[in-house]
Amino acid sequence: MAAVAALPVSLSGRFKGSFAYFTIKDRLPQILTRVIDTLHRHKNEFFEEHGEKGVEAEKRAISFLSKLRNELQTDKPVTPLEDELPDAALWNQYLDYQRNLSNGNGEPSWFQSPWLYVECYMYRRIHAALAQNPPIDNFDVFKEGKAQNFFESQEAVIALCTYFQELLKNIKDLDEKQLQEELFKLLQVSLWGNKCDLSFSAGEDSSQKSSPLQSLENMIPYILVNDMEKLWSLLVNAKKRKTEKNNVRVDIILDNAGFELVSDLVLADFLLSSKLADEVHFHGKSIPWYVSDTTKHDFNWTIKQLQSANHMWMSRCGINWEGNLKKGVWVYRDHMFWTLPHDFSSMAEVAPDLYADLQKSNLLLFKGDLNYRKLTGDRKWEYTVPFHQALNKFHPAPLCSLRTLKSDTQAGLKPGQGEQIQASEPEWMVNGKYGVVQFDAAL
Ligand SMILES: O=P(O)(O)OC[C@@]1(O)O[C@H](CO)[C@@H](O)[C@@H]1O
Ligand SMILES: [Mn+2]
Repeated sequence: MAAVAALPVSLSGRFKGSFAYFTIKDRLPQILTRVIDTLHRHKNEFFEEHGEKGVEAEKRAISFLSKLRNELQTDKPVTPLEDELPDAALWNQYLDYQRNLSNGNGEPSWFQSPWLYVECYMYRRIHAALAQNPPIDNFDVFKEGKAQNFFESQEAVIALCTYFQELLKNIKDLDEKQLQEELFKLLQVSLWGNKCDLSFSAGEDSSQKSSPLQSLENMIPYILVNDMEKLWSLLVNAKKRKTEKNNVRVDIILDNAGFELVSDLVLADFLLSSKLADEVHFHGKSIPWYVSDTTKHDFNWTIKQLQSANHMWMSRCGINWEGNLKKGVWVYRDHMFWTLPHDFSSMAEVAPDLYADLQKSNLLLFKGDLNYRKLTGDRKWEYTVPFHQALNKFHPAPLCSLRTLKSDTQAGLKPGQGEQIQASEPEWMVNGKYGVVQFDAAL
């Protein structure tokens, strides 16, 4: 058997003082407390809608969540899921897998196990708290926050939609160089749009306030790996090689709702309008996830909001996007795999249908920090390990991560690059100021 290079250790709360440690110790309990508050605040609404049954369900959900918070804060063993949701068996198998990994060093627990695992597990348990308790089983505890983030980004959304509609007016007359410039701009807006997530700020305001197009130039030095040129060549070559039968398909694995989602939709519209792509497939979450991640409801809600906005260019965007969905040139999909604890290196085995679907794409754009963590296994990589290697055999199609750094893992940097930034800015990996547009071609 060929020797397999050992993988570096997983980020984990067992490393005291690490970002994972502080997240588990402070941020996750804070998020749980907010969830409990949200349920409390909706008590009257539950009563009005469902009567006593609604209030009882709310109480059960709250007690389930308080118990969860206590388990977390006292580093209790991770317990098997007891619900009968379709993914429960896979979660419980994964717990067994973690038990085998810990090799007799105690049961998997909140602070001892890999951070990625326990953090995903928390969101899955939050989901269970609601899903198991009809009649409030469809209540998304993060919905309000996502909507608020969208409304607070209103000005930025207007600025972006206006810019984009102006661009569309003469997109046919743009030469290759100009098209490339516009693509690069919209890629950067989508990249920096990833600053606006709500789990990072434990639900505090993190909307886009300033014009998203204004300071792109100044932010170029903060893009630590910038493979935009590679994306351009890939798309231009695909366009040139195109025949009637083989459409160019780009997939966007979405991250946060709010401004980030709008920036992704604008990018997707640009890809079609410039004829760099013929179809865009969006992948969202099938359950509420990491506070601000996009579900099908958020996706449709956002497009509806734009459509009915009292602003000509905003509503023009919304109308066009609904049209794209109706025509089938935009497709929204979700898959259970995106909300499992597995990193993407096990997708081919755990979700072969999803892997096979992604293989049909010309380019996969993975948005955000969590997707980066799952792409690279959430491990302590040496900064200079090639991205291709960190992907650990996940190569369904050419792919690119658009991610602002909000967790302490990063691969594919130049020798000395990480150390140099570290010297002047110790928080560089977790403060969301830096980003990557990091590409890997499939093998
Ligand atoms: O994927 P996103 O939305 O960019 O970020 C998710 C995130 O906020 O969640 C984790 C903190 O709990 C961090 O790793 C990361 O910053
Ligand atoms: Mn997110």
